[in-house]
Amino acid sequence: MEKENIQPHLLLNEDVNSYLRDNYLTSNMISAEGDRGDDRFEHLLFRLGCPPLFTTLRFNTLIHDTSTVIASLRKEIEKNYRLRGLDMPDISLHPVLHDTIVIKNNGPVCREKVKKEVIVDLLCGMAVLRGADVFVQGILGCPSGVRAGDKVSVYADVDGKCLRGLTKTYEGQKLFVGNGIVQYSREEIYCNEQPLSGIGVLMTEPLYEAPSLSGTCVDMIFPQNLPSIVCSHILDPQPGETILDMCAAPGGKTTHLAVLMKNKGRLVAVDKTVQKIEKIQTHAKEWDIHMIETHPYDSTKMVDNESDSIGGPPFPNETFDRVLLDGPCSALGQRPSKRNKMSLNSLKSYSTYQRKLLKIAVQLLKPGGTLVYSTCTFNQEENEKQVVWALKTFSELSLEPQVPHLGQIGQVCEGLTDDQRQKLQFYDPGTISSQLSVDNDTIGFFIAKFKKNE
Ligand SMILES: C[S@@+](CC[C@H](N)C(=O)[O-])C[C@H]1O[C@@H](n2cnc3c(N)ncnc32)[C@H](O)[C@@H]1O
Repeated sequence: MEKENIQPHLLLNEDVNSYLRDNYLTSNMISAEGDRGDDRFEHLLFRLGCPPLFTTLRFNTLIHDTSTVIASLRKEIEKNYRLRGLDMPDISLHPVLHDTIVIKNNGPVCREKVKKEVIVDLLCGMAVLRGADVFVQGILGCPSGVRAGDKVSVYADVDGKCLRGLTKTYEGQKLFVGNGIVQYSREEIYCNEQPLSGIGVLMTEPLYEAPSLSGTCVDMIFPQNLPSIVCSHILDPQPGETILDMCAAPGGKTTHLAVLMKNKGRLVAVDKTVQKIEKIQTHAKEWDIHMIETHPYDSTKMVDNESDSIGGPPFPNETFDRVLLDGPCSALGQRPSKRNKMSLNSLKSYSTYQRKLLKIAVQLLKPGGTLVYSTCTFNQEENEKQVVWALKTFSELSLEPQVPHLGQIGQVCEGLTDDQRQKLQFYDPGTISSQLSVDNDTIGFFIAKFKKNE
């Protein structure tokens, strides 16, 4: 295989691959031979390696109306696409989500590679596939003699072995992500006394044409994957209620909850560290949201019946009307994703941790309250199997139907009835559809909505 032309499939450790493959075939009720199960799993890995063909942006409905947002966005995207010589994409309001703008992307576009190559780290390469330009700090390898204005082919370093400053052709596995124009000479990139910042390669011929929105209209829009937007709507927080977001950073869902609450009520956002909390605060400030009460705290230790419900954590039982648990997960649904080095032990460790958090969530919920549990993975241990466990462990919980329900129903799982599966929402990154749409070409995501019966 030509190294620079490797397929976009997600690469996993071998034992993780076979573990997930077996689970995926079981939950899709397909056998490796009869129903071409291996092809289905390969297709899933292929889709995970490619970016979704739609960009979704949530906007601040408290301050801006749809037409103003679309007009401002169109102007910015026009400017950006003209600079890069690309044709304007379709920009529209999502037909169901009144706070979501959809941009139709284009790709993969056939590009002729050039001789001069720039190597970027994998994270940067994945961002380029979703529309970003290359920031100068992300440049690892760059041939000698490169000057500002040169056209280069950009590759993501899949092996993670490229050293910063490499001049030779990189011999490790690399993935082509498009062509662009270098903004600085090699000397300026590596030898400047003051480290440079800003765009290092303007992606004029990206493999996937998508808007580069970093720093654009930050007071108005927030780029967010569609299932994450749906997730906050499912919690359906009401103005005046007391809401807990247990694992809130960087705060994409928290700010959405605040908007849905019309900035009225009590919204408590918790995450582990001060640095993480600062990210929520920055985003809230950009959107002029003042109601979010942030706390750096370990949510697994958040119940204490001796404390009062007015101050910060810990809180007594039955403090909150609604709780969102969008906690740590294996994140295997993220797209695009090219290399995941997670070990099998670490993959298996998530469900125990999630159960600890689920237990706290149930305790903190008032009778009659609503709990939404979500993950961005397709791993059943963290999804449907957690629902089966929760229903068995907490007799006071029952599943609630979800509105809107734009994804698929829950996967087949021992212990779940068909009726219960209908109430779950699963965004399957391996979906096979004759027509990819903004609702099915998404990251992998799972949502369960519970009610705590009185
Ligand atoms: C999937 S991310 C949350 C994303 C967030 N809900 C959003 O929409 O922007 C999971 C978060 O859980 C946090 N986390 C993990 N363990 C935690 C704990 N014990 N207490 C509080 N937060 C925790 C992580 O720091 C991470 O920020």
